Amino acid sequence: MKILLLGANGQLGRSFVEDGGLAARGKLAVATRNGSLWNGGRAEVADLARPGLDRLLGQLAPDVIVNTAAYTAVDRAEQEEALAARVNGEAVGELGAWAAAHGALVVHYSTDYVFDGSATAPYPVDAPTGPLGAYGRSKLAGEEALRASGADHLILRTAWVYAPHGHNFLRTMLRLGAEREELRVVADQYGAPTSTALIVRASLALLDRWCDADATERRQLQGIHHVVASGYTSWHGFASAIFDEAHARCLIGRIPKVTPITTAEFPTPARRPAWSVLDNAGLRHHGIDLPDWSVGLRETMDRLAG
Ligand SMILES: NC(=O)C1=CN([C@@H]2O[C@H](COP(=O)(O)OP(=O)(O)OC[C@H]3O[C@@H](n4cnc5c(N)ncnc54)[C@H](OP(=O)(O)O)[C@@H]3O)[C@@H](O)[C@H]2O)C=CC1
Ligand SMILES: Cc1cn([C@H]2C[C@H](O)[C@@H](COP(=O)(O)OP(=O)(O)O[C@H]3O[C@@H](C)C(=O)[C@@H](O)[C@H]3O)O2)c(=O)[nH]c1=O
Repeated sequence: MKILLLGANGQLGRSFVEDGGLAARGKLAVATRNGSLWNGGRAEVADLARPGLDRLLGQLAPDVIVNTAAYTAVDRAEQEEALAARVNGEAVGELGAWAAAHGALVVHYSTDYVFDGSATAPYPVDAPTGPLGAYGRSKLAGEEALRASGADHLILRTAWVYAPHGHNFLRTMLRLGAEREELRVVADQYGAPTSTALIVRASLALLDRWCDADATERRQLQGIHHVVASGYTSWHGFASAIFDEAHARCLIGRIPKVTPITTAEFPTPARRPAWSVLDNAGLRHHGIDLPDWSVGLRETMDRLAG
């Protein structure tokens, strides 16, 4: 099996490379926007903002495309919606078109921000979408383009993603906590912080199910899955837990004051959903049980401490 991983320098892409599970399952090619890897290694060049993806796909002829590349700057997307739409929407349609023509599977990631956040119970996979901002609209366009392409696909919606590396809320909190006595963090947006380690494990398990499945089973697997940790908290709850866990491992000398505030007290260019909790129960039917969000946080803190 030939596998192409797109976006290998991102949080999730890097976790896939470090995990080694894709390379263990086939001949792995990794691609980044500029052809270099965070560790100094070389990669294929795949810039999703530009045309020409077909040429690379034709050269590599992957059986599986794992697309972790995305425009993820939620606030900046409000000013750069065309670019976000190109990378997260149109380019995903192009991947799908190539995959449909060549019998390849596309494993693609999407987000809780496709929902408007007005629900009060976890969103099932078929709940009506209604993105509040440009990033969410662009990710929804990617989901729709991939589904319309006719390619075999797994769309894995996740949320509040963090890792020991990369750009994420956990690392932002640790940086700001070292600089300030007090942090003010919104306590009225709820979601499930999800580690890249969890997403990698669940993705590989789904890929294994796909490879072992017959045509009927593949029809049941195909579509949208919610790959998020179980349980939920607010950004304030997540920040408080980050500092507690970091302090318990002596990663920080003191715990800053973490003051709960409302969304209105922390104005941002993009509106974010108040309720971002995704129902992940469907994955249990495929033998995949996702642990509470606090488990992933402790694992990640252990890695940072190690
Ligand atoms: N981060 C989160 O909280 C969440 C993420 N998701 C989704 O999960 C997936 C993985 O996200 P995550 O790893 O966190 O994202 P990151 O922002 O960490 O990584 C995204 C990667 O995509 C690359 N990229 C951006 N633009 C292009 C482009 N034009 N061509 C090629 N590559 C590009 C970036 O490249 P470069 O390194 O050069 O900038 C970066 O390496 C995405 O689909 C995202 O939408 C879903 C829910 C939550
Ligand atoms: C830095 C900071 C943020 N916040 C708030 C702002 C916002 O409501 C919330 C999270 O802020 P961030 O900008 O870090 O996170 P954000 O970029 O909104 O994170 C999102 O990224 C995209 C890619 C996704 O797909 C989503 O699932 C989600 O993870 O925390 C505070 O309240 N205080 C602070 O000091």
